[in-house]
Formats: sequence, C-alpha cells, structure tokens
Amino acid sequence: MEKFRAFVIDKQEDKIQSEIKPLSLTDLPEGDVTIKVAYSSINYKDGLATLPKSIVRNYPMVPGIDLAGTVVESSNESFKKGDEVIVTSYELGISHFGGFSEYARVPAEWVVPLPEGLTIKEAMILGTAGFTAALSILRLEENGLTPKNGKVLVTGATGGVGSIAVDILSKKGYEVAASSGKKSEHGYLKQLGAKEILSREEVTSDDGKPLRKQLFAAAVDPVGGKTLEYLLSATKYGGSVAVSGLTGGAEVAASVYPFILRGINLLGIDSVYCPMEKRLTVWERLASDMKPANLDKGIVNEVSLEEIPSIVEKILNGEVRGRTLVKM
Ligand SMILES: C=CC(=O)SCCNC(=O)CCNC(=O)[C@H](O)C(C)(C)COP(=O)(O)OP(=O)(O)OC[C@H]1O[C@@H](n2cnc3c(N)ncnc32)[C@H](O)[C@@H]1OP(=O)(O)O
Ligand SMILES: NC(=O)C1=CN([C@@H]2O[C@H](COP(=O)(O)OP(=O)(O)OC[C@H]3O[C@@H](n4cnc5c(N)ncnc54)[C@H](O)[C@@H]3O)[C@@H](O)[C@H]2O)C=CC1
Repeated sequence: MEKFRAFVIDKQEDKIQSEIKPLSLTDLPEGDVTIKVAYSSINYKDGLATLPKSIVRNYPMVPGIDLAGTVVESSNESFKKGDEVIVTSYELGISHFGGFSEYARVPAEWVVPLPEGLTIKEAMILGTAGFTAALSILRLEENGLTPKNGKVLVTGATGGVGSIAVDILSKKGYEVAASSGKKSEHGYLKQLGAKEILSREEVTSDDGKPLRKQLFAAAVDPVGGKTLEYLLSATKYGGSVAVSGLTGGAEVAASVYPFILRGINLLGIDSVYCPMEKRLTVWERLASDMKPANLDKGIVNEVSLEEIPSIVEKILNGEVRGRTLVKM
C-alpha cells in the first residue's frame, strides 16, 4: 500500500516540532482494527498534547483523541471491513497514535459502531466534546434533573463541550443560562438556545463565599477552578454540578456547606475511560433524543491537517468557537 499522511509531533530539547509525514501501515501501533479515518476533531486536550510539558507519554506521536471512519481490516469478529466506526479517547493521541492521520489502528475494545441516526461527519462534529456534554446531562438527569427544576447553567459556553451542552439542553426543553468571556458571541449562544447570557466574571468566585443566592438547578462545567467554586455556592437545594474540565484552572477551594446544608451533588465527568456500556448508551442518545439541533450550523469549522497548528494555538488561548472538524 502507498504511504498515507499523518500529523506527527516530536520532542527535542524540550521543544515540540510538528510536521505532516508520510507513514505506512507498518508504522501504526498494534491493534485488531485498522481504520481509514474520514474525520478527526480538535479538542482542548489536543492543545495540551502539543505543549512541551505535555500529557503525551511517548514521542514521536500522532495526536488526535478522536477519529471516525471505515474499517479496512479487522482481526476481531465484532468488526469487519466496511463498518463505519467511532473511536474517542482511551490512549488515543497520548500513548497510542491518534486521529490526525489518514489511517489508524486500535484495539477492538476501543471501537464504537457508528449508531444509526449519525453520519461519520456528525459523529466527529460531536467528538469527545459532544460525548462529554451528553454524558454530563445524562448524569445530571440520573441525579434528578428535569426541566421543571429550574435554570441550568453551562460554563465555557462557546467552547466544544459548552456549545453542545447548550444545544442539547435547550432542545430537551431546559431553560439554559450560558456563561462566556466572549461578548461577540452572544448571538451565537442565543442561536444555540441560551435564554440568558452571563459574563465569565459573574460566575467566578472571587470572595470564597460558601453560599449565595440559589440560582441554578444544575450546571455543566468544563471550566473548573474559581468558576466551580462559584457554582457550588449558587446551586439550588438538591441540585448538581457536572464538572468535566479545567480551562479556568485545576485548583478548587471548597467548603462542606453547600453539600451538608443544601444537599448538592458534585458529579465528576470522565469521557476517557468511560466504560463501554455507558459509552454505547451515550452515543445512542447523541444519535437520537440528544442529537443537537444545530450541528450543521455555526458550531462547526472544518480544517485540513495543515491547519492543525493554528487551531491548537487558538484553542489553548480560549479563542475557538464550537467544534473544529479535521477532514482527511
Ligand atoms: C478529554 C479529556 C480531557 O480533556 S481531561 C483534561 C486533560 N487531562 C489532564 O490535564 C490531566 C493530565 N494529567 C496530569 O496533569 C497529571 O497526571 C496529574 C497532575 C493529574 C497528576 O500528576 P502526578 O505527577 O501527581 O501523578 P502521575 O501523573 O504520575 O499520575 C498518578 C496516577 O494517576 C494516573 N493517571 C494519570 N493521568 C490519568 C488520567 N488522565 N486518567 C486516569 N488516571 C491517570 C497515573 O497513571 C498514576 O497511576 P498509576 O497507577 O501509578 O499508573
Ligand atoms: N473530563 C473529560 O472527559 C473531558 C474534559 N474536557 C475538558 O473540558 C474543557 C473544555 O474542553 P473543550 O470544550 O474541548 O475546549 P474548548 O477550547 O472548545 O472550550 C473551552 C472553553 O473554556 C473557555 N475558557 C478558556 N479559558 C477560560 C478561563 N480562564 N475561564 C473561563 N473560561 C475559559 C473558552 O473560552 C471556551 O469557551 C477542557 O478543560 C478539557 O480538558 C473535555 C472533554 C472531555
């Protein structure tokens, strides 16, 4: 087989270099399923992967925590040539060559059959960010959230997780408040279904107060840090906060008061090692009742392998809106 193209990073003297390289199938890591990748997507974690002090475990590496495409070869009976599949996270793009490549090879245990109701392209517009938004909402609902409980706040709302959470929640009949640092994107957030828009500062705790006015029935929080501190203090009695991210910081100071006086729940959201049974449920829901209404509208920006470095820089600076699809 002829060579194919992959975006490869390497680390030399604490500096990361990237280039598009020709690879052969024999360069790919071991695995039972070889996939012709149609689309990947760029997540915040891919931005972290390109930093010198990085989450990548070995170099050279093909980053890309998401991919979707068609099986070209499988030694596992669950998958056959021609099957359309999705792979997100696990070790993809961290210690195992990932999705920024025309071909990928992975263990069968990581592979999700494309659910009916989604195209390969839609699956990657969603990607890990969409999966995480849906998993967050699923967990909030498992903990009692319904549209009757009141307003749900989505933080980091113009980002990948945030945009898709706003869309899904509003489609499901929730009153959605969205917080964003980007004044220019209020129209975008309203188009996705947000009823109210709050500034980043309004949802950041700068005084360490343990309790505030009870404003939100629940929150989807990809920001963390002092925003999470604020959310814990402003969640209504019995409500929940689903935390998935750290764009606002990894450190969180908390007191026991919201938990013991208001019975609130702090739900940790992990998409990376999410068990396969739950993973399949989340993808089925994303293909049906949780399928966002605006996937083909302002959420998506499509790029080539060549454009990855500029997007990665923007994502780390908080300058990207919605989701970035990489077309092979
Ligand atoms: C799409 C998903 C996301 O975007 S999540 C956000 C991106 N991820 C991160 O920013 C996390 C990156 N990890 C770190 O920064 C560090 O691991 C740390 C700060 C969380 C902890 O660092 P420390 O040096 O104290 O410990 P180790 O790195 O040696 O890890 C300790 C222990 O935890 C295991 N571990 C590390 N990363 C993960 C992970 N992402 N998920 C689950 N477990 C993780 C690691 O293997 C070690 O366990 P051991 O049993 O010893 O192997
Ligand atoms: N737990 C998990 O399994 C997952 C975690 N994540 C995490 O969720 C977060 C968001 O991921 P994506 O949506 O892919 O990223 P993104 O880059 O698309 O969105 C990030 C959002 O955070 C905002 N932001 C940036 N800096 C901020 C700050 N200092 N304060 C408040 N907001 C800030 C940005 O403006 C943007 O709206 C990241 O931390 C990522 O690592 C994402 C997917 C899965």
